[in-house]
Amino acid sequence: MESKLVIPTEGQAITVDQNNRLNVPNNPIIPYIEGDGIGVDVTPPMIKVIDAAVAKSYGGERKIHWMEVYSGEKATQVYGADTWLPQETLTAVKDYCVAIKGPLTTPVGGGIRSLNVALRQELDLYVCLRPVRYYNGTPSPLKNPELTDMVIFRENSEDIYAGVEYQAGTAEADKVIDFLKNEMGATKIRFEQNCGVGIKPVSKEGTERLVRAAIQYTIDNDRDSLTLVHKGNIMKFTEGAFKDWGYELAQKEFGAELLDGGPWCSFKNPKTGKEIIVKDVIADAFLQQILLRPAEYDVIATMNLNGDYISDALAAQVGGIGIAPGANIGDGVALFEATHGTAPKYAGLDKVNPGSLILSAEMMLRHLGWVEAADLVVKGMEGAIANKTVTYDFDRLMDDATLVSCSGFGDAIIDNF
Ligand SMILES: NC(=O)C1=CN([C@@H]2O[C@H](COP(=O)(O)OP(=O)(O)OC[C@H]3O[C@@H](n4cnc5c(N)ncnc54)[C@H](OP(=O)(O)O)[C@@H]3O)[C@@H](O)[C@H]2O)C=CC1
Ligand SMILES: O=C(O)CCC(=O)C(=O)O
Ligand SMILES: [Mg+2]
Repeated sequence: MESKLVIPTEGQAITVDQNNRLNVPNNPIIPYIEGDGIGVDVTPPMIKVIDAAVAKSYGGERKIHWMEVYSGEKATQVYGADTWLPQETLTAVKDYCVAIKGPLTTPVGGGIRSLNVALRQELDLYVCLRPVRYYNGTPSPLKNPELTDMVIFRENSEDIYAGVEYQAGTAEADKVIDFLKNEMGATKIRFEQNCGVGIKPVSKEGTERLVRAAIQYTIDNDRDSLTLVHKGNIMKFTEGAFKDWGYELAQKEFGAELLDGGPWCSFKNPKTGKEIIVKDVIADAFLQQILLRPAEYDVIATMNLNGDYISDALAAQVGGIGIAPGANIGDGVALFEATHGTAPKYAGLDKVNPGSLILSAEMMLRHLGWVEAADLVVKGMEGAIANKTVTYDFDRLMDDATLVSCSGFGDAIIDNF
């Protein structure tokens, strides 16, 4: 198939060395997917804010060369019906090592459950990293929202997201149920005649690479604790195993020692000497404790579905998914993305909060090592919120705010650099 990509002539590709360390030129080419629904609203202000932050920080010495790549509805327009995720998009993200995307709708039919999940799985982006912090002045349902300061490491490649699922009433579902009953001795499947079945693979290798990345982050960023969040009391061999493998890895690879006979353990941060606690909590208890005692949690490692629920819940505590950033990270490849979806009712209205994608791009700048530009984006965001110049989602919860559009909020961030 003929390529639909226009490669910027003045830019250069980011590369990685054999240890997956980035080599970032001053003029990197960064592929971006605009996204469906409100993607058309949030992506242009993201690019404008990031370009302005880079220009102001480096005075023309550094510049991002953006390259549009396609997925979702726009891909079907560019490549033809039914092409939701072209191979050259996957290849570009892999080849250029760092990319960013807007939200994508799950296509109806077409055999793909979720384009977002497909991108993560095809590129083996096994860490979904979602930091959650409070910006002063943001409306929140909590009395002390500033106590919520957590970083979620969500396993991004397995769990029920593997898509091994059979529809009720089909020959496949009946066959799996037959197998479970007759060969595996399962006796507790109720109403087996019309019963869908899903499989939840959770592996030692998948758990270890996620927990390893989370502990390394805890060390590198001088954080206090790592909490494994799971429902292992019920799903003993999947979520329970995640917890056990996580603790084992902390001991085996980071020298953690049991506290009071375990299972909690701790080790000294090799960079700062500070003690890092490794602990666990059952997911339902965690969801009430993040409201009641958020200060007790810091870096979180959890499985795919728990991580999805937890990231929206925590985002709500500090202002909502309108400003909740994220990144999908693998070995040598990173795809930054907003936490929210396509919010179709707001598409094209220049209304929603672009903060989530802008802060995802801020994470991207930090990933490139362009910390001065990243710091400027944070400063601009803090200033815009402190001045109460906000989009509808904050405006409806604030007194005396100045309501601005999606693009207007991007401009307000730049005004506050
Ligand atoms: N990573 C991705 O690309 C994701 C894609 N999706 C997909 O998006 C589609 C819609 O999903 P849905 O469940 O409605 O979730 P959405 O996140 O799209 O929207 C839910 C609600 O969240 C609020 N919201 C979302 N984005 C913003 C924003 N930028 N600024 C302010 N408020 C915002 C709005 O709340 P209010 O109505 O109160 O104003 C909106 O109605 C589905 O196809 C889903 O699969 C979903 C999640 C992630
Ligand atoms: O792909 C989807 O539709 C959902 C993804 C999602 O909810 C998330 O990434 O948090
Ligand atoms: Mg989600």
